[in-house]
Amino acid sequence: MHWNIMSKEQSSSSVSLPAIDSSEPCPIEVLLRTIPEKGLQNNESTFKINSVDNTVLFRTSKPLHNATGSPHSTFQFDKVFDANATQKDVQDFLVNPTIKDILSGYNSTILTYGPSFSGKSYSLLGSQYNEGVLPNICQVLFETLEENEETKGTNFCVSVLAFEIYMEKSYDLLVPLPERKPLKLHRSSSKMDLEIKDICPAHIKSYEDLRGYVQSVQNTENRVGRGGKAERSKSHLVFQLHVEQRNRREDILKNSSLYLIDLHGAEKFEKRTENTLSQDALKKLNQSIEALKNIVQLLAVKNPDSAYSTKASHSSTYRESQLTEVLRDSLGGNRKMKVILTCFLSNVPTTISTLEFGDNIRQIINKVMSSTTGLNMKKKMDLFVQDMKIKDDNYVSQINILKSELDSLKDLSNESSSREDMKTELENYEKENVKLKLQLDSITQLLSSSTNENPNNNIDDEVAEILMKRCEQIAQLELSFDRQMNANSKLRKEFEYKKSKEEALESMNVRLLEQIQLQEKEIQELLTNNAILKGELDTHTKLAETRSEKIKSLEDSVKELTNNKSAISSPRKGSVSSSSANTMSHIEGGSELSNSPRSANTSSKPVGWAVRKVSSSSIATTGSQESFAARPFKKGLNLHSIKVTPNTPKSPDLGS
Ligand SMILES: Nc1ncnc2c1ncn2[C@@H]1O[C@H](COP(=O)(O)OP(=O)(O)OP(=O)(O)O)[C@@H](O)[C@H]1O
Repeated sequence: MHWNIMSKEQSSSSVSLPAIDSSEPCPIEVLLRTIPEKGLQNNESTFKINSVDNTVLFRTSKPLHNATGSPHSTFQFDKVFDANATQKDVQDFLVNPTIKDILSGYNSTILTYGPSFSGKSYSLLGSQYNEGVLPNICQVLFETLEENEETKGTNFCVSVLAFEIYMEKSYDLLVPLPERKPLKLHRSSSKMDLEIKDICPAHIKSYEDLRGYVQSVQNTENRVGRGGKAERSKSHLVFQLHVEQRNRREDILKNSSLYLIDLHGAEKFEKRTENTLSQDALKKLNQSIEALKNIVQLLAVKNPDSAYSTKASHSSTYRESQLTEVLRDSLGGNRKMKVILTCFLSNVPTTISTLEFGDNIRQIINKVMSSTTGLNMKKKMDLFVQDMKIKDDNYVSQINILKSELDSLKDLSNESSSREDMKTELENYEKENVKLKLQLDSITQLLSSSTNENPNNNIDDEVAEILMKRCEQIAQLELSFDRQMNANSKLRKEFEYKKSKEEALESMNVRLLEQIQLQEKEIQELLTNNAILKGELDTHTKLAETRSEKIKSLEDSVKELTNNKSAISSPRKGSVSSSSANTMSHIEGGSELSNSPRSANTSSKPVGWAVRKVSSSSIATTGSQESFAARPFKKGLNLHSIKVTPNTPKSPDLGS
């Protein structure tokens, strides 16, 4: 299975909009957080944190020279938190703006950077009692999406994937540790989308689901590159949320994704501290942070446009490590990017290096674009059917799970029938036991009586032996009986529990089947509606065709009449063209008709109608002395009839 990191679904369900560059410049934002330290002394090299104007002042007797050689002592960031800052302070700065971006269809990234043990994971993932940015974002995002579904009718679809980059290999964190195999990362040159082969995205149905996945990435034991508490982490964690929002009322589809990336420590892995690792392993471990620093250095230019335009030329640098491949569109691409820098102020070299990285990355300006597109009718329908299919698949998989549970329960009940056999066997043993006990009692009585009768009488050795054996048998039988009884009661309990579970599962199965039937009905209704709509569309198309034919014939007759008109108007003044003379004589005839005895039969009608094709320019009434001047022709006018006014005197001209 392929998972397209950017927007796999976007391409299949959106209506492509005209290709206009609506991207906007968006500088990378940097937040600095310092870890609380006991007994931090002010000495000649001290950092002064100013949380009001968000600066860090580095005071030193010797001027500081950064990589470019210029003295640098004040660092400005978008937000600077001192060691007293709480998790909530950090979340207030990051969570809501990030959620707003996701809901508006922007892709975003939150990245941690700093030396080992400086609080990167604490800030992003949190600790047992102090929730970090990642779980907080997940919770607020889900709540907001659910609220928008209720109030605005925006349906949503969330999926999650999580992987770890360890020694230049990526591993899916959502599959069990023993089954994990390295993933293949691939970024096609034509598209910016990152494809990860064989990764397993989880489709989230509820916040509970999402919380389960968050907990699995918080669990350090679930990581290949994460050692014990005192050991520095050796892998980068990448958690991705993909959110699709569809609003059928507003015809809007938005696709956005959020990366939450927790890097391992930024300082170099060295043989001195990591003596169990080979040189090759150390090289691989250092590769990603070095590549990250290189690309940031290349893109960090003061000119806002040049970072983006030169991006293409840095392609090979992005390919230097899997981390920079993942971060390709976060560094100079279409992603809003926020960086959490963490440091210990007591460690001057690592703090300076972290501050310089923050200063560089803050100069990169990304070009971001919201992925909002429209939905047409067909796409809406497709999405609906797609939704239904997903639901259907879920139901089918649930049914399969239930079926397999049912099968295992059936097996168990078959097993229990063999236990029934054992039970009867036990009962037989019990009976035999009772018999033996009775025998024993009688023998003991016999013994005691014989002893009483003659104390000097020695018991026959054979009888004694038999008795001893019987006693042993009885003791063994009693022991095995007790054991079997215990096992039996345990099995009975287990059987009852399984039986009740089976009943619950069966009733759940029935409910699920009912739900599926309902969904199927809905799909059926939708399909019939669709067919009706199609039928209506065909009728309308036919009607339109007939109308256009009619228009064409009208236009033809209009053309004919225009020709007639030009034939009328071309003769010299006073003369009448043959067609107009015909017309007039015809009309005259009409008027005569109205005066004739036959017309007297119809004289109840005040007006006589002579039906014929004629243009308005050739209309003449018998009452007029002269023919009317030609009026301009109006397209679409119904001129199939001429009104003839009865009892009007004949025009002498027309008569001649
Ligand atoms: N601001 C803070 N307040 C209280 N404790 C903190 C703070 N930041 C970090 N810690 C604690 O410091 C320890 C190290 O922090 P954390 O594991 O987050 O470091 P890290 O930078 O992620 O290390 P690594 O690079 O090895 O992953 C943890 O026990 C954590 O709970």
